[in-house]
Amino acid sequence: MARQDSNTSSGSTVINVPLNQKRHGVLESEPEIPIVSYLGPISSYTHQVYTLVQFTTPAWIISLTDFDLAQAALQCFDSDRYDYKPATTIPDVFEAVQSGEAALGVVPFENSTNGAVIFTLELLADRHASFPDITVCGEAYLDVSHCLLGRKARNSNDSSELSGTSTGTATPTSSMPSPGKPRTSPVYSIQHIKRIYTHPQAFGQCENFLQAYLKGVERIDVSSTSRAAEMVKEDTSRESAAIASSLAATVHGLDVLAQGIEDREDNTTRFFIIRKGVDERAKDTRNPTKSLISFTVDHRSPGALADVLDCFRRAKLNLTSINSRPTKVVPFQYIFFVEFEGSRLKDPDGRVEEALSGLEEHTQSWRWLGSWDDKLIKL
Ligand SMILES: O=C(O)C(=O)C[C@]1(C(=O)O)C=C[C@@H](O)C=C1
Repeated sequence: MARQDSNTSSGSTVINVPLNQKRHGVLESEPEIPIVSYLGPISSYTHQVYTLVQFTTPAWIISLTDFDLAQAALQCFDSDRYDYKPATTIPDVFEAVQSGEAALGVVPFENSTNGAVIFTLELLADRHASFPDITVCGEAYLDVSHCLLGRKARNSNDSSELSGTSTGTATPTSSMPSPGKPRTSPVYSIQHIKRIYTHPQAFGQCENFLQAYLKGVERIDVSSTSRAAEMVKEDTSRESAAIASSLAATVHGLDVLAQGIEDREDNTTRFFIIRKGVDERAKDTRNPTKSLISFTVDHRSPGALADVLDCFRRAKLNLTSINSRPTKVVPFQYIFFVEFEGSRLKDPDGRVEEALSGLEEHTQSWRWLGSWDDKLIKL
């Protein structure tokens, strides 16, 4: 018999959004402002999600490839409705929400080019029950266009300085026999760049450019793209570069050495909005919905995973993503994540409940991680 984690029983636990942040120097009677925690510092992609979304816009499909729009993102900061607080890491966002310090958190979940954000999956796996009350209550899709930010080489003014730079053709190697073609070339010479900082997800989204123009250059993982820009700003040697947004270039006063360096033009990151407990208002939604569960199965039992998936097939619920992370209890055994169309909070024909009740029989343990409005525009 499966064990269902405490916060998920019947899905009806309601914990009100904590409103624990007072406006500066105001009277006790004035309304308190909820905090939104995001992966900072300012100008990370996560920051750009909430500045444009503001948790009120109906269509959370937004594009920040346009420089002016990115600029506008900072200005449309709805400081009357929310206080925004940058966190250093994705675990810090989860901790802020679980502790009640923040009412909402914004975390990256997956990227269309580079796949799942394992840092977020690790936290959703919640092996030590550190985040028992966290649920996903929303999603947002953001077009992500990366730049190479740094300082121009001394005496470098324009692309005429590019002589001697690589031609943009990556050399085939045994590990990469047919390297992809970069979509863009540098605007300025980048021969002086000796190290590149960024978030590991961003490295994975720019492989073709890096292979073609910065092969063999040291890569240093940092907690966010905006932190990378901050570090490059602090380095006076001019030898460091960051992969980050054009907004980060403006915020940190860096040169855009190359832009649009992502492998695919349709590079998109999906973010989750997380909260503590359940948002009662989700029961009134009229929109298409999605839900996420995690579970473990008996790995010695043939077909155990297929049996779980069959619960969704029988209930005629379409699956939208499947991920896994190691259990870290027994090597090569996994915690699975299944995302499907439908809401546990608004389930008029009982299909979600039907599928979830099947989990009792076919899993060792499972947890409902939330239901929210589906924001993907289906083509
Ligand atoms: O580093 C940032 O700016 C983030 O917001 C994180 C993050 C991610 O983890 O996916 C978000 C969007 C991009 O895909 C690259 C990095």
